[in-house]
Amino acid sequence: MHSAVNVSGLRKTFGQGDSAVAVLSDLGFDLPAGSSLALMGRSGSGKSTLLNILCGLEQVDAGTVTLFGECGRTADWPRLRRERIGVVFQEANLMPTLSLLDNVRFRASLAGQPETRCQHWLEVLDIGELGHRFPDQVSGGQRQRAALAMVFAMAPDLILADEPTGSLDRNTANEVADELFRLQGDTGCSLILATHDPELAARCQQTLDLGHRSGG
Ligand SMILES: Nc1ncnc2c1ncn2[C@@H]1O[C@H](COP(=O)(O)OP(=O)(O)OP(=O)(O)O)[C@@H](O)[C@H]1O
Repeated sequence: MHSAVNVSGLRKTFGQGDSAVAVLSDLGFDLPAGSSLALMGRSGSGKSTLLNILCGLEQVDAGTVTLFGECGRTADWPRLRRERIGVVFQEANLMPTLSLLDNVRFRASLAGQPETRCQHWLEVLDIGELGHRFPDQVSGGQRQRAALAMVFAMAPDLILADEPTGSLDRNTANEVADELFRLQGDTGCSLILATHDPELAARCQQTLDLGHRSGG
């Protein structure tokens, strides 16, 4: 099976001299296309930093990052972020001035995907009747479902999720996680998920504990 993500010898330090913080050192892993990886580790171990590197928002000091066979040094990161990499954060990153349906349409159109399927994604995520509402008119769980609808409407090859259920109560978090893993399986995209929650991590096929690594 080919790789969605391959990372080798990755090193990342913030700051210089006495104030330098070595966050990631000699990090390597391979994520086969269609599979899932949980990033774990204590606060400050570099989970968000690694996700930022994997969507081209942070430079590395050494090592290689390869996404879908494209070398990170020469990759067209804006195009990858627009069309192939979907990102989900702890708080749903919806535009407050657009309805839920228009948020999904906007994300789909950026990725060149048909807007006609957007209502379908809201329905799949069980918020089909809320498309006309604005983000501040729905619950946190419903906003996070809308964030998932946005990501799946772009038909991504890779989803990067940073504590995607971290702001939700346990029941709602479980429901949103169920949707995320169900749709990831159905669509065959790859998933890298940063979490402090061992139950959520256990649902991924691989786990990488950054907190148990030297330099991490
Ligand atoms: N732009 C930056 N400049 C300097 N230091 C940074 C920067 N971004 C992150 N750091 C530091 O790098 C380390 C890793 O941060 P990161 O946010 O990746 O951790 P994390 O594992 O995601 O933490 P959490 O679980 O709390 O979200 C921390 O010590 C943080 O203070």
